[in-house]
Amino acid sequence: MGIICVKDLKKEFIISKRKGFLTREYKRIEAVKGISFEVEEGQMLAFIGPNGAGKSTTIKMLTGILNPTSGYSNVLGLDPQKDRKKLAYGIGTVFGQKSQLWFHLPPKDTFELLGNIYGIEGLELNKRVEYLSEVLEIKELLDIPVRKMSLGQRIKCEIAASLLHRPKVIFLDEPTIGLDVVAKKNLRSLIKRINQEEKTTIFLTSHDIGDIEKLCKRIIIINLGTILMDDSVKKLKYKYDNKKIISLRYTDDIEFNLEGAKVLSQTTNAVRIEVDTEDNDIDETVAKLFKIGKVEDISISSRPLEEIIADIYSLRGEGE
Ligand SMILES: Nc1ncnc2c1ncn2[C@@H]1O[C@H](COP(=O)(O)OP(=O)(O)OP(=O)(O)O)[C@@H](O)[C@H]1O
Repeated sequence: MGIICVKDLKKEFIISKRKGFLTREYKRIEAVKGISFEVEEGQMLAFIGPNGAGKSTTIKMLTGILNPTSGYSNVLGLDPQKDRKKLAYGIGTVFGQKSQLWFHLPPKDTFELLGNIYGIEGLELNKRVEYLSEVLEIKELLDIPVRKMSLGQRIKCEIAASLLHRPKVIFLDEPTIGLDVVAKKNLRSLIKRINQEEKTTIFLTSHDIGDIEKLCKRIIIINLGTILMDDSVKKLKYKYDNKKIISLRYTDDIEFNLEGAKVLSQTTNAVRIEVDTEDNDIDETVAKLFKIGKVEDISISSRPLEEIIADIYSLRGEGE
């Protein structure tokens, strides 16, 4: 059995709205419609979907914050609702937009406080803080009040706080939101290092495709409370990336006309086309392109993962 196990998990919300003076109208929202999946220990999983897909609701059920309407879930061999307190010792959470650090205190003080809560004290706590501050590069931040930190610095301290008690699973919700390109890159490699060194299972939600591409081998895509896809990132690209973009520059002006090619942009001697490789053999297409004129430069690229995922989102919960 996996470290996280979910079967037919469902969550409905009933919301009530005042309709008339004395009457109310009730509406049922099926936020999560019976999803199933398993996560193995040490895996880095991207759990993604558009706004309102059901990601937070799922995470809240897995961390024991919300009770499911029906279905089964098990994290670290525990029932998240019945064993919520016990589970807190085995998991960590980082919500990019929320803070678990005391705003006016330096992280060192929060770490001490959390150490007390988790029963890690003295030498053991010092050792742990030392290791995490080395890995997360926050040594020089330990004595600075959180309110004086940049977002990137704060997030690194948040991650350190969530890892203090050596959790087996960490839920990262939008960890790189609002960070600049360099801070994002840096944070991703730190997360990777933690996963490799401590075998921490990483359950990541992010709207940033870079997070997914750089960190995760597996991806679960959810929309309208239903899992649209659960596959490896590699397979996802292979299965859905049947369109190639070819850019060509010819030495002389050309008369461009090629069956099966969708022209994206064109000048007198250059053209950018999209070719569906399901209907057109890529080698044959390239051979035909070389017959049109003398080629000075050619590049063939795949569609970005971002576009592939947007296409899958547009399946709108109708299944694969
Ligand atoms: N407490 C609640 N009461 C009523 N409806 C809710 C509640 N929480 C979530 N929902 C609804 O459930 C659906 C799923 O919401 P959820 O927050 O899980 O989405 P999400 O995938 O996390 O979205 P986002 O990317 O915007 O955070 C939405 O339609 C949302 O409006």
